[in-house]
Amino acid sequence: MGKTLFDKIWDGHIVMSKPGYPDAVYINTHFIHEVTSPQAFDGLRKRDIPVFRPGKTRATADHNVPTMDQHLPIKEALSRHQVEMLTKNTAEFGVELYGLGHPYQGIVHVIGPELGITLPGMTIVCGDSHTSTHGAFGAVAFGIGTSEVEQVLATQCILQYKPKRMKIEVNGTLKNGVLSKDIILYIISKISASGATGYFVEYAGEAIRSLSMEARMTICNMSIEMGARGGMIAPDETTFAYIKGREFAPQGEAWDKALAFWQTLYSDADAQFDVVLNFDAADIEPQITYGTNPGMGMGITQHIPALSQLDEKEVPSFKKSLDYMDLQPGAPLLGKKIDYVFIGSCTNSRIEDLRLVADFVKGKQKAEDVVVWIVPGSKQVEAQAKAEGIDKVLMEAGFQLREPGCSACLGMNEDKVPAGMYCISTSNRNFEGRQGPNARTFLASPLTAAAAAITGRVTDVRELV
Ligand SMILES: CC(C)[C@H](C(=O)O)[C@@H](O)C(=O)O
Ligand code: SF4
Repeated sequence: MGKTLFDKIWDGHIVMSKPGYPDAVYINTHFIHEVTSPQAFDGLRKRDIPVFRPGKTRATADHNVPTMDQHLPIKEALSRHQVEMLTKNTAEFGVELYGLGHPYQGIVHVIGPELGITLPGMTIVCGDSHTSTHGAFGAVAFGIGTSEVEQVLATQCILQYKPKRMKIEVNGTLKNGVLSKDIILYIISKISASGATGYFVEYAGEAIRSLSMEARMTICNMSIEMGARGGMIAPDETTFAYIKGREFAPQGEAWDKALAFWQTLYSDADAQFDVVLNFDAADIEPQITYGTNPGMGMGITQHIPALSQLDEKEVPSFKKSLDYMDLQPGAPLLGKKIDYVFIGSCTNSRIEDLRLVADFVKGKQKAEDVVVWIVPGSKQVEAQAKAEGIDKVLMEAGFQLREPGCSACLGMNEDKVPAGMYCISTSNRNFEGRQGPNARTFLASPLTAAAAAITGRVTDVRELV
């Protein structure tokens, strides 16, 4: 019987396997950031052991960094401390750091791919749930906890039970104004925020194949928001073309060898998945969430479910969620006034996202009472945006182009949405308090967010293009 892509990679990395026990899996690349690494380094220090293979770990500062005046000391004491710890720990243990001021600094899930560190066939971990992003390259990539970060630093391996396999096929052609963000929000709204719990997902089908690498990353990024351990897409010509020539990508003979291996990375025709789901791209319209988990989403022209449409047992949490959002069951969202727009995060802060937004807003003006934050995912994205004149287009529209970091994706730095305000956000989580205490989040695509920036309201972008 054939093998799934996931099994090919996982099995190829097993160092030890014993029935009833987790597998010991070799890790090719380990990313770390300031939030989940301090205790791991402390652990090593206590045990008086070094990092086993320091060259296999890369560090960046992203969660706690301000996105204005990055050349100045960090104002928030806790954030400053976290970033200083990362600097100290990486220096002491010999790990490469892309800290503030470094031309490679940025959100961990943006920099790995853009530097050619993330490659097909790899096992990749990071103490961060959205590590699933790297699966877009046909890698087995997943988030781990702080004690596991210590385990990987110490051994370059991790103990893990093998997850089950799910395939999600999206066939057909996407409609105008519908982006990969809409595909993944749609899937999560259909299967719920826990619909893939316990599974590792492979996305397939012609609608997925037709996507650029950056659009594929958006999909894999949000796998975790339906409970999946990770998400992946088999590498193809699009993948290889994206990687070629990047800073740390293999070159010359090493490239040819790598390519020959990468071309074997697909699920065999007779491979068995534990679950297979099918969707039609033509059914997907621009999406928006109305609640406080990413599964509470709908097409932008639809209405929030009425209580009568729900299972009785869902009603209490649904009501709590809508209370938090100050929204009514059964109401539409189109036309709803918004206060903030955040275009950024490891889901949608890459150069293609910024290009799309700039193309759309060129010659338009943001609504007067809306604050618009555009936060590039990395220094390289920022530099590219400037080289292409995107910065000017955005500033002329009244948008703020800030410096790279996680920013308003989560309230761990200075960028917070004020209490009670509505923010339409291209990030991946709309949990209570996620963007700041009592802030209210609508998740959407960069185009839908840009449309709202112009009108000041939840808008169907298809009416403006
Ligand atoms: C802070 C970090 C551990 C966390 C994660 O694991 O995802 C963050 O990146 C997030 O998006 O909530
Ligand atoms: S951008 Fe948001 S989701 Fe991504 S790593 Fe940072 S905090 Fe997590």
